[in-house]
Amino acid sequence: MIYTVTFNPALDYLMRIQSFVPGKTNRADAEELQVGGKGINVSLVLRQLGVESVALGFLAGYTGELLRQWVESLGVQTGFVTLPAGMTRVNVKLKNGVETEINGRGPDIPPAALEALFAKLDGLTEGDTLVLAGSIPATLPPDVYERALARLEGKGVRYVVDATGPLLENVLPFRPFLIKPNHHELGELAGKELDPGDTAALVSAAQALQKKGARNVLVSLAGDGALLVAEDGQVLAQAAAHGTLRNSVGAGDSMVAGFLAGYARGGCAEALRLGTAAGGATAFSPRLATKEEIETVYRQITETKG
Ligand SMILES: Nc1ncnc2c1ncn2[C@@H]1O[C@H](COP(=O)(O)OP(=O)(O)O)[C@@H](O)[C@H]1O
Ligand SMILES: O=P(O)(O)OC[C@H]1O[C@](O)(COP(=O)(O)O)[C@@H](O)[C@@H]1O
Repeated sequence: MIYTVTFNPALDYLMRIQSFVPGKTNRADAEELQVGGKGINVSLVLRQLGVESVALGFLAGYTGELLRQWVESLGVQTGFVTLPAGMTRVNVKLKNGVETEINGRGPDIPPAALEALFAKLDGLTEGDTLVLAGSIPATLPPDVYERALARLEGKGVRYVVDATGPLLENVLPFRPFLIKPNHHELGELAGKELDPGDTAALVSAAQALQKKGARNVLVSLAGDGALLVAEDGQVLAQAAAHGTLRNSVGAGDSMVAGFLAGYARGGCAEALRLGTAAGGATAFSPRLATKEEIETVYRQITETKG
């Protein structure tokens, strides 16, 4: 079974506005509330791809309850820990030609709630996959990802980590099966800006993360596609799918879901192809991609490859 953990879930509030002027009263042309949070998005896209998972993490208040019901209504099993106070955050995604995100801080997580989540993770067994994705609320200890993985050491659980900065770097010694930095995040870890067109520099930065323990490093490059530096040393490049960008929120999470589903059915090359199709399909859709949207983009990629 795949378990996704979102330490700081969110509802995403998308506002489309033609011209945005800071310091003035602005009026949106359209708005929409969507389910969000990185691990939750992975679970939702896995579901579209016919792969079961359980979404775990923390929820609080009315927004948390709405999120739980929404995720379950979309067919994903959940095992969230309910917090005693506060509310699940609402992240604002502003679209006025460019995409601006304001992600909330998230509720306080008391030690007992963290222990309750860890107790759920203790139930994972050999062959299970654990996906840790997204930021952590400010009240959690910064080593919470490492603590989660340390508890599972020796159990034969596969780890996937989609996070940034030290949160990601510090889990590398646990030999995660997959990490998916985008080129900005990879550059942050490499200590220099990386150009999405500079394949040699991207590969060498990804290999440096492998030396620190990562097994497969999937570098996402938004409209420039993706690079996979695989566990066996292969380097695979994949051009992005062609389409009109409508909303790239969740493209990275969709790619992680596509990678996992693709890997199970055909190893690295298939993982990269289905990951790219799922990421692209979400970028071309106003919300997370559906099964049909992913299949359409997947066929386009396969045909291009001949
Ligand atoms: N504008 C786009 N056109 C085509 N594919 C895209 C586009 N944006 C994202 N994707 C696909 O989704 C994947 C993940 O997107 P990216 O923006 O790199 O991730 P993140 O959301 O984590 O920053 C990309 O590697 C690509 O395959
Ligand atoms: O946990 P973080 O890093 O604040 O990110 C949360 C945000 O990431 C998302 O999961 C989207 O992530 P990606 O665009 O990277 O796939 C949103 O749904 C959510 O608002």
